[in-house]
Amino acid sequence: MMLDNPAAKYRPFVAVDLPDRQWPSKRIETPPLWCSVDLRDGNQALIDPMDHERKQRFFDLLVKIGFKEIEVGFPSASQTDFDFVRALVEQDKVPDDVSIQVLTQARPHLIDRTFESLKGAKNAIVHVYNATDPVFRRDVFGVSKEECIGIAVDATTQIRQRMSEASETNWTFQYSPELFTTTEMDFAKEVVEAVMEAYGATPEKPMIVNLPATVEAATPNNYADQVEWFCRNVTHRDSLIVSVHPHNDRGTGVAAAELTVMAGADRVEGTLFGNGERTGNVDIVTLAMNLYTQGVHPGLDFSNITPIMREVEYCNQLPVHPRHPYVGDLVFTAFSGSHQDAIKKGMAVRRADPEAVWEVPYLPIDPLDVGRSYEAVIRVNSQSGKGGISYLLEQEHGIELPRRLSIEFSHVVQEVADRTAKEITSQMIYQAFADEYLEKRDPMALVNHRLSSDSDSPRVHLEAQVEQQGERLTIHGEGNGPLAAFVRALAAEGNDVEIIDYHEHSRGQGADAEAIAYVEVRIEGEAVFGVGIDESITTASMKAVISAINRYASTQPPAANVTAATLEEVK
Ligand SMILES: CC(=O)SCCNC(=O)CCNC(=O)[C@H](O)C(C)(C)COP(=O)(O)OP(=O)(O)OC[C@H]1O[C@@H](n2cnc3c(N)ncnc32)[C@H](O)[C@@H]1OP(=O)(O)O
Ligand SMILES: CC(C)C(=O)C(=O)O
Repeated sequence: MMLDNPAAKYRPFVAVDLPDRQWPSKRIETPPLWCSVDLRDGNQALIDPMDHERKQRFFDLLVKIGFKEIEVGFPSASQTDFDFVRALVEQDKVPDDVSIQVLTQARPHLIDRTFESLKGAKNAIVHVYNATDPVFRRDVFGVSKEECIGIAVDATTQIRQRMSEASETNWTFQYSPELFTTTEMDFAKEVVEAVMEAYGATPEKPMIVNLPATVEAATPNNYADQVEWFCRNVTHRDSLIVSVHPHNDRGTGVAAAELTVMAGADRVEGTLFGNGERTGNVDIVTLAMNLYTQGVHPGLDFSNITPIMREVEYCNQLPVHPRHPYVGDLVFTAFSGSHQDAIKKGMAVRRADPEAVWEVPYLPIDPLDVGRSYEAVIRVNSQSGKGGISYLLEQEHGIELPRRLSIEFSHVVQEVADRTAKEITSQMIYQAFADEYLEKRDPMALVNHRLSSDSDSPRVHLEAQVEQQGERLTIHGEGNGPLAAFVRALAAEGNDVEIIDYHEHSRGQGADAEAIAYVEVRIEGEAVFGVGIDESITTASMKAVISAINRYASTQPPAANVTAATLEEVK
């Protein structure tokens, strides 16, 4: 049967009734306990699960980042996982302040095998789960509520017994009512309380209750309501470490984790960059860095994030998206003009006060804090404007364009960007700049010049040699300064140039220092820019004037060069 509305086969999520919810006005002021489940939930979702070498590398990485609880596998499920846990224990690979966590179903032979894998461990968390959701009770397990509680309680009793038989290990017990968020809240509470009793949880010997959004089924405020409801209603809350385990089916795993921590969760299970079943587990990198941007250090070290990303990509054999928050190859890059303009201005303000609160527009975090540089912050394509182009010329080539010149030059770059429909690298921008302003030698080029002055006069005399249309000329002029004298000398040869604006700065330092001069001149009523670069500021300013003359000439019809033949053609 075809439904008129195919969406009618779904039904809305049934929210928990919590009109006096407190979590919306809470703030996260301390980081939660973090537990990485990369080597278990992440691993079970990979096309090719990690082999021993990849698991070991991932484990070492997690330790280095600062995780104190690491779910290392499902040792009763596969020999690889079993052997990995044994190697960690036997080869003493686990630091004393780190607990390894292992998952098992609530089945006696799997629990026994799990304990076998942990023999001799220093600190271990045994994590058992069974599904409590009504659809799973009905369709997957075929059990009543009582039988469902029975599975959890029997497993807990067995685990408690095994723990008491291996007192060399510092044990922690963890229980997950799988699919907590789609379980009736009263029933979830009932199961957890039965498990707490079977384990004998007390404030001195608390257990972890992990409340998973196994499949994310509703907006994250619902999950937060459920966690707050649970924390407020469960008996002996003080005997529990409440943990959440968000998945990302609706794309709101990060929000769910944050809201549930506001709602009272003490601990978060997730993975680096969010690998995991279906759309993934919650991404701990994003969570940690979100906290960081609020001024709360997450207690995990992501200060050099790119090698972490590369290592995780190697271990998971999955790429991290270039737009992944805080880490993707493109997240610190702006292509669009207005963003670039604001970043450029914000960076200039910051340079003047590097200790100030971070407020650079469009950059929620300082790239340096995660080991990235400012280099890729601005990249240029057809969406870019003058701000980005000037930023690259300034940062990478030491050229600080005056505002009006930067407007003019942006049209040159825009033309290249539109024509190629590709990114324009800073090298290409520099080349376009050099072609346009520095390398035109026709019709005029400066060969050399000499300045002199009379001791009793502020005026300078200039003698210069220039090449004009292939002919070498010696020109003379006098003025208040070298540039004025040069303009006079040019005028004497029929090149009328009026200086409208002038800027100069140096680039580089010491023996390599150079001067850059920018002029805006008027030639035959038209305003034209020119740029000159030289070791001497005087020579740079003359070259800038010649650059303007040559640029002006290049825009004129070649009237002077019309040959008799072409005139004949025109006739
Ligand atoms: C939400 C999560 O991510 S939970 C973790 C899921 N991870 C994994 O499953 C990865 C590792 N798992 C495995 O390798 C295997 O499932 C094993 C080795 C654990 C078990 O393998 P098998 O015994 O062949 O069982 P199978 O994989 O078919 O699992 C289904 C059986 O487990 C039972 N089962 C599933 N979960 C549980 C549980 N938490 N507690 C008790 N029984 C359970 C089911 O009722 C079913 O039993 P049935 O065959 O009698 O109907
Ligand atoms: C075992 C549990 C915690 C789990 O992975 C889930 O529910 O997603």
